Amino acid sequence: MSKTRTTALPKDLYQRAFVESVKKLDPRVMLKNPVMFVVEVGFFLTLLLTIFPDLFGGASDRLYNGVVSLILFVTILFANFAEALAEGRGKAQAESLKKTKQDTKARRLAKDGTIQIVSATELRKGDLVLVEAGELIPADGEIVAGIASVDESAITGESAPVMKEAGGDFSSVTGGTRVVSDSIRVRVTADPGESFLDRMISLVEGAKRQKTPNEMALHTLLVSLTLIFLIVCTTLQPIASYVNAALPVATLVALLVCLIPTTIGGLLSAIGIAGMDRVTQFNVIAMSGKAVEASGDINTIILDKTGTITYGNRMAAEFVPVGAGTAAELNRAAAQSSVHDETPEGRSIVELAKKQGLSASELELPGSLGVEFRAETRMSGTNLANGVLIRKGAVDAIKAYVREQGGEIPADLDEKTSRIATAGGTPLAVAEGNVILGLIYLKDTVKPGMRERFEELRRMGIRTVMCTGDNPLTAATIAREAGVDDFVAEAKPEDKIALIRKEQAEGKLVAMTGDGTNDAPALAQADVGLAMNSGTAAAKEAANMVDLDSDPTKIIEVVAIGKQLLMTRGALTTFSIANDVAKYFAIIPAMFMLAIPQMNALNIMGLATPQSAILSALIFNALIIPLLIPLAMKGVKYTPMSASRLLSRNLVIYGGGGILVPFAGIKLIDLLLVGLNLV
Ligand SMILES: Nc1ncnc2c1ncn2[C@@H]1O[C@H](COP(=O)(O)OP(=O)(O)OP(=O)(O)O)[C@@H](O)[C@H]1O
Ligand SMILES: [K+]
Ligand SMILES: [Mg+2]
Repeated sequence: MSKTRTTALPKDLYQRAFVESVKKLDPRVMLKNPVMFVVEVGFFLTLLLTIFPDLFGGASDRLYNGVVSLILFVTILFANFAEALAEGRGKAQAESLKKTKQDTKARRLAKDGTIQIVSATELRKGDLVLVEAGELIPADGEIVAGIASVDESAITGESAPVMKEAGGDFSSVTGGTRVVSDSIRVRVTADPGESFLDRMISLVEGAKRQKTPNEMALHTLLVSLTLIFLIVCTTLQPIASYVNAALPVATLVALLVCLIPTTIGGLLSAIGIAGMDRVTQFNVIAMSGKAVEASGDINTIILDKTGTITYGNRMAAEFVPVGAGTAAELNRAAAQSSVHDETPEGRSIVELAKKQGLSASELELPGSLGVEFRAETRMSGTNLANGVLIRKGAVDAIKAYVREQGGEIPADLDEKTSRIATAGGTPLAVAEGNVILGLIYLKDTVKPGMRERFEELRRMGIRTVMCTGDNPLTAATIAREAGVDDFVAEAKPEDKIALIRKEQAEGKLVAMTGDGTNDAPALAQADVGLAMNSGTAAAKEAANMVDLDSDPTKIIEVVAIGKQLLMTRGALTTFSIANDVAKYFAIIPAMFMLAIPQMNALNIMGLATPQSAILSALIFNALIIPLLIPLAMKGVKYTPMSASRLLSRNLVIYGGGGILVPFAGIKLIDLLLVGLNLV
């Protein structure tokens, strides 16, 4: 099975990016990037002066104008190329995803039970379809009946099939994936054009890309700087004529372009696109750049327990009678409470009871009614035809329920509950009427490597909180085993939201990972909501990121990429602005050398002639863009350390480098120009 995460051949990628960067020269496109737009205006101006050297009166040097014009043109192309290159990978990926979108036939179940063969594009939300082994699932949906192994490689790139089953947190299926064995009945949850695959395509294509808040702020700064330098350069002319220095228009344009932040202006959008792309390479689909950016500033991460920290296939391992309840009674009641329970927990309870010798006749309950499990009640059960109510659920929930019915709590319940919980298991109490018969021991396993991963988050300065519907003892055991900083037990969906709101009210940015429908509201409330691809459609809908590998600790990579994204922007902005120092020393003396010979004292770089100084600065200004493309695409290296240390380290590297590098670069270009007899 092939991975979809293919990328176009590098050569092809560069060719396409080149074509795109020429197309982007359209001034209407350039206008979106004011810094580079100013460069383009400068290019047209100097081009005009090359054709009509005396356009503004007084003959100017045609060749000089032409050379300045050419360098400006190349500068714009370099900036466009950076953006096109960053976009290229996503476009290639979108194309390969589109290939997996094929029109399939679906077997739709009509209300009267008949089966109609229809095209997948005719399916609408709410339709029921049958899918059997070997067939493609025609649309996104939720399994309402059956269990199947599904090959999701078309979406996730992972070739091992995954089990999907009705009920619980593993019930959602994605259109375009293939059923490998068994058959399922699926309720369609997305209309055509709104499927997960459609959303994924438009995301990697960048079709709906919008500027993120951080980009907007930076954008405003860059525009302000450009305006300031525009004013400075236009007022230079009258000052110059006052000291009798004739400033050629091309020189003023060159000065302006050197001073405005073209480096960061040319690379800004490439940095953002590349950041999104890096997240995608980790098999995480980010719904917006804003989400990736926010993850760089996360203070707290809230994780669901079951299915997130643990594998989530909670299986009944043991029945533990309490009070006057006998093993046989508990066995029967536990199974009867689960006959209608389609969750993996429910089915495993029936399995265990049968294994322990329960006869099949005890499970035939004509006229009985199922009470579905809900995260709010944390109970499920069966209403028997004879009026007896059987319930199972979280121990505190069942205790409250039994007390309400005037029942007694068996003396040994708490002690036996603790035994299961301290072992990390989930205890479910079983009640028939108002009598608690015993406990079901549900076993689950903490995923390997959790402790190391949470340790890494701690080094990043991020607090981890496990939030579970389970009881405090189980929660404490699992929390200790996994190594999270804190936990909240017996949490209902609204408690998860309340916890997130509380953290946010303290000014913290909160990430949440989860997989269940009960996690959906919290995933939506969090600044970064990372849903597991294995999770329910509701969870994936509410989240702003989906991990295709369903690995909750992937949030670490996402946080690192977010931090890298913010740091890369900051570093290149610092570098871009620090560059101006060297350019001042190159250009200002050159401009005034003829009129004010003393200015030559400022020519500390010993540049050959005024013209070579200006051209060297301008050439450096152009070349630095492609030289920094690899850094913009790969991102500044991130190692977990405190924010203030990171900041001062980056200031030294990129601020210091930004001042020193252009001195060397401009001098080198000047020597080259002289050596080649070009000036
Ligand atoms: N099928 C079920 N029938 C009855 N009770 C259940 C069932 N499944 C779970 N419970 C009980 O409800 C509690 C909450 O379950 P739920 O799956 O909603 O947890 P959660 O809030 O998603 O947290 P986590 O997934 O971290 O455990 C469980 O701890 C368990 O006690
Ligand atoms: K510049
Ligand atoms: Mg859950």
